[in-house]
Amino acid sequence: MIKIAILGLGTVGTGVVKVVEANTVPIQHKLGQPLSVKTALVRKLRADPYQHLMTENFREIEHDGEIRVVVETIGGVEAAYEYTRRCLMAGKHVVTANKQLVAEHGCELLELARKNHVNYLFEASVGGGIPVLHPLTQCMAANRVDEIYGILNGTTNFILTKMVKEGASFAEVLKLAQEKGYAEADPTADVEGIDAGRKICILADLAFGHQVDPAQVPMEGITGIDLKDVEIAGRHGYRIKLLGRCLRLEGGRRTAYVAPHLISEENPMSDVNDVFNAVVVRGNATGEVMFYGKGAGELPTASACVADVIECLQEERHRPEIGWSADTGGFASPLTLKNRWYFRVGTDTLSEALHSAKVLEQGTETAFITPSITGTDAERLAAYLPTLAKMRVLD
Ligand SMILES: NC(=O)C1=CN([C@@H]2O[C@H](COP(=O)(O)OP(=O)(O)OC[C@H]3O[C@@H](n4cnc5c(N)ncnc54)[C@H](OP(=O)(O)O)[C@@H]3O)[C@@H](O)[C@H]2O)C=CC1
Ligand SMILES: N[C@@H](CC=O)C(=O)O
Repeated sequence: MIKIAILGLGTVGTGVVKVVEANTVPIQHKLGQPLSVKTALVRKLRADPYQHLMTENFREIEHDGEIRVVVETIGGVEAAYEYTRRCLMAGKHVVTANKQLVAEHGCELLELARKNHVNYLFEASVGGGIPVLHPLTQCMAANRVDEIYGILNGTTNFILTKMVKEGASFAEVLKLAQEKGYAEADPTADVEGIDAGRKICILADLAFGHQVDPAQVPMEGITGIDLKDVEIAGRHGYRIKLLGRCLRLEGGRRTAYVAPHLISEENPMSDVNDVFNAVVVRGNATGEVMFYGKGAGELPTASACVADVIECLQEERHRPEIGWSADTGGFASPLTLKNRWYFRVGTDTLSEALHSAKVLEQGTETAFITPSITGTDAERLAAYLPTLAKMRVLD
């Protein structure tokens, strides 16, 4: 019998216990022996179906020689960071869904894992139940990855879908997302694009081999989206989605950002709805490869955690393809990127200078799409016009 422990018995932690219990047979088949959760660290003991697993004492797990893998599902940095370090130093593999910790300290924790001959794996930290980090680092290992973009936050995609398709209010759908266990403990991270930002950092770290610090990355969420723009976009064959995007630039530089985009209805990304996420990885040999599935929720996320547990136990070795340099140099502003831009401005006429723009609708306000221009030029234009809305078009 192989024993594991869980740190933090909330949505994902509980999901891990459920997946281990429900899938005993296939898991045993893969490991050659049964797997069970021995202990779960909680802040305070409580009445719960899994009360028999609970402890308030981290040292019980740290010093338990029987526990070979620890699943960290506390979230945030402080306690999660300290406990992860201590587990790795105690020679235990650590698996996590905690994108904040991986985005901010992943490089250092991977190095600590390497020194202690154990693994630090975090498939669940990006895209919930979608396998994307393993395919990126293993199945696409023969490529130079040039770009990754995707819908990386289940909560905001769920909110946008319900608001647009069912006319529901923002507050009401956010509450529903929280009840379903999709949202972060502080949902500001979801709605302001910070959670998607942490995920695009992890993808960029792995794809480009350099630390992309979340503090470097401009992040814009969904709170500034006006339903008027959703309607205009819809009438002209576009949908509005929150995307995270990172690109390899010339001269070894890289960039990343999170922002709402207009996406053509012909692009399958435009049809990714509810809690689903989709990630496109563009490799120089594969071209675009798309990964799709549930980006949040108890069981999908737990599935990715348990798969990492199985991998740690099967391999019992460090995975050298997962890691990146701590050097954050070479990050360029995404304002250098060229895109078409959607604008809605509070005027009924456009100056001659904008003759090449494609006017979508014109009344007391004008909605138009520019030719491909840099983000800097889009900002200049926005300052010059009475701008009510502006966002990139995904080309
Ligand atoms: N929910 C989802 O769909 C997904 C979540 N994730 C990530 O997984 C992680 C966990 O998320 P989720 O399960 O939703 O969050 P929850 O808030 O549901 O669970 C976190 C749990 O950790 C407990 N906890 C907090 N601090 C400590 C501590 N010091 N010691 C012991 N337990 C502690 C909390 O207890 P208390 O209630 O007492 O605060 C809570 O039960 C986060 O990093 C999140 O970003 C990743 C992918 C999807
Ligand atoms: N809050 C996150 C949870 C999964 O990462 C989301 O909604 O995507």
